[in-house]
Amino acid sequence: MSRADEFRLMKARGEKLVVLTAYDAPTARAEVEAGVDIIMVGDSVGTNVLGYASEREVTLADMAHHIAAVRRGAPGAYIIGDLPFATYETAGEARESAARLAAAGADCVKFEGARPQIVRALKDAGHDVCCHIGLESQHQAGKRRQGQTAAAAARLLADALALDEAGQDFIVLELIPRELAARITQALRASTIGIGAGAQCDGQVLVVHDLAALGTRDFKHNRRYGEIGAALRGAVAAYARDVREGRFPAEEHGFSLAPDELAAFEKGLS
Ligand SMILES: Nc1nc(=O)c2c([nH]1)NC[C@@H]1CN(c3ccc(C(=O)N[C@@H](CCC(=O)O)C(=O)O)cc3)CN21
Ligand SMILES: CC(C)C(=O)C(=O)O
Ligand SMILES: [Mg+2]
Repeated sequence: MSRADEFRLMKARGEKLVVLTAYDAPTARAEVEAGVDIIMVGDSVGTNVLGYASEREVTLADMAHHIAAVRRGAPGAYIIGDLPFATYETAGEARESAARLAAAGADCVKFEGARPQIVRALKDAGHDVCCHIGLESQHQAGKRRQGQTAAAAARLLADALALDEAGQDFIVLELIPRELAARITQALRASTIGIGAGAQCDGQVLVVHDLAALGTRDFKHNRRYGEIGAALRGAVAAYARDVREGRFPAEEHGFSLAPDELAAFEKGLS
């Protein structure tokens, strides 16, 4: 049974999929140790780690670099990697881009938008595929709620069904009404992974910087489970104080020259 089959079985049993982003080896290791089912290396690495103004600046090289780091930190994890903006414009380009992410260590590739023909091309090339509809950061400048009218909701349901028909393994539902996400989850063979899409999805995903409060802002869809940003600032401030006041380093952080070597050394200098 493939890993994707195992996750499909979890959907059938009603077992939730716990998905979380990671961009580096130690974070990936901690997530595996804490029992995360799937690690997502999102193009959100751009705004959350690399200091870019937008997800659109993220390159395939960036993604490969961070996927490889996560793979080194979590050798056995199931990793979903984002295809960056404008790297899946044609079936051929999508296959080439996916091959790069798979070579870096991704088990599954994700892309944004209702493009069933891209799903087919990637499935034919042997990739597990995760789609992503609703709020698409790569394609929508304004970050706002999606599927808020009956017509928009019907459109997103139709998109999800077409992607399912094409063979997707997972689909991220971002910032859509809970009733629509529930309906899509019921209708699909693929597992739905929600973010700001209610509790009825097959799984949930968050950005690790958000749940640990290491980022710069709060989101309505997030819950803060830790205060890592505050802890980091506190630790750095204490270090700075200790260095300035001569309290760090202490004896135990260094070592001495042996007495005879010290004597010879000082004699040699005189
Ligand atoms: N740190 C981080 N967290 C994320 O959840 C995330 C990223 N980055 N980058 C990629 C996408 C973009 N996402 C976003 C970005 C902005 C909002 C946002 O502005 N939300 C509003 C509420 C919008 C509404 O309800 O209409 C908010 O106030 O939180 C939501 C999801 C989710 N993803
Ligand atoms: C928010 C998730 C789904 C994502 O696409 C990312 O982290 O880039
Ligand atoms: Mg993304």
